[in-house]
Amino acid sequence: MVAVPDALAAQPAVRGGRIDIDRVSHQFDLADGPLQVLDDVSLQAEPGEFVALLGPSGCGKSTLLRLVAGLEPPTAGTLSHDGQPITRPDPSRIVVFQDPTLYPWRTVWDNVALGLQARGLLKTQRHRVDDALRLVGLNEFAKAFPHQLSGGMAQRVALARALVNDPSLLILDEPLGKLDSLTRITMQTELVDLWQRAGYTALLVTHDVEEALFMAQRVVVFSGRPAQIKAELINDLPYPRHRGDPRLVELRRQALALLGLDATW
Ligand SMILES: Nc1ncnc2c1ncn2[C@@H]1O[C@H](COP(=O)(O)OP(=O)(O)OP(=O)(O)O)[C@@H](O)[C@H]1O
Repeated sequence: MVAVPDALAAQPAVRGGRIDIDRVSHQFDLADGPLQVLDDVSLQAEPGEFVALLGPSGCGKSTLLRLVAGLEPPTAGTLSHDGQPITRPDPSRIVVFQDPTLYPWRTVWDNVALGLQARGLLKTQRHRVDDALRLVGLNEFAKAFPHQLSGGMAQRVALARALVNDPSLLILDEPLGKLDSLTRITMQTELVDLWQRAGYTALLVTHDVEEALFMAQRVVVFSGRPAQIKAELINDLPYPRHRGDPRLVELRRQALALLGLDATW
């Protein structure tokens, strides 16, 4: 588990944003006609909640995250963040993707500092970069360059680069997808720990059923494209969770059944 600076650990438990997705549909206009991707999706995330989205490959999960991030507008329906319509990207809503996309010519510290620098806050708030690096356990690598990091470390830098903005919504699009299974398991625990301490609302897309159930309080299962919500699984198991917990095993069976798979293997 990563060490958390006292100042961050002392922050109030919940300061996450509320997300409202109301009757959202989306289509892409391709050369050979429209491609309907989302169909009448309504979903809320409460302040500080951890929600995971599961669904068949290509159903539209990442598209939904892009709409929540404000990277593009929906074809129909509305999205809001703390009651304000989402119309553009905002530093209060940060996306962490599968690929950390660090600038290779910048040190770890300089990569994490990017968001503050872009907003003209770096001169007065340099300590936030140090705090974010401590939060992900990489303060000793501040002067390293991306090529000197392992995949897991690079993804921790991407997380620090997100957390330095103090987001009220963290959007996680398969953030652990490229990591080896041992690093992935470690980072699942670390991500839950970070979320609990920082208090942001988390929206996670993952292909990994166990990961969704281990981390999230609610797992939303989508149909194939165009994605509609099939069901929501509530996971009120307390943290820290134990991977062998029979209740997790039962939730996994339910999730797999909703995805059209059985759990006999
Ligand atoms: N910018 C775009 N232009 C056209 N089509 C797109 C665009 N972005 C996504 N699509 C298409 O929309 C569909 C949904 O893509 P999306 O990435 O949202 O699915 P996903 O559920 O996240 O998939 P996966 O689980 O495989 O990552 C796919 O058929 C994809 O090809």
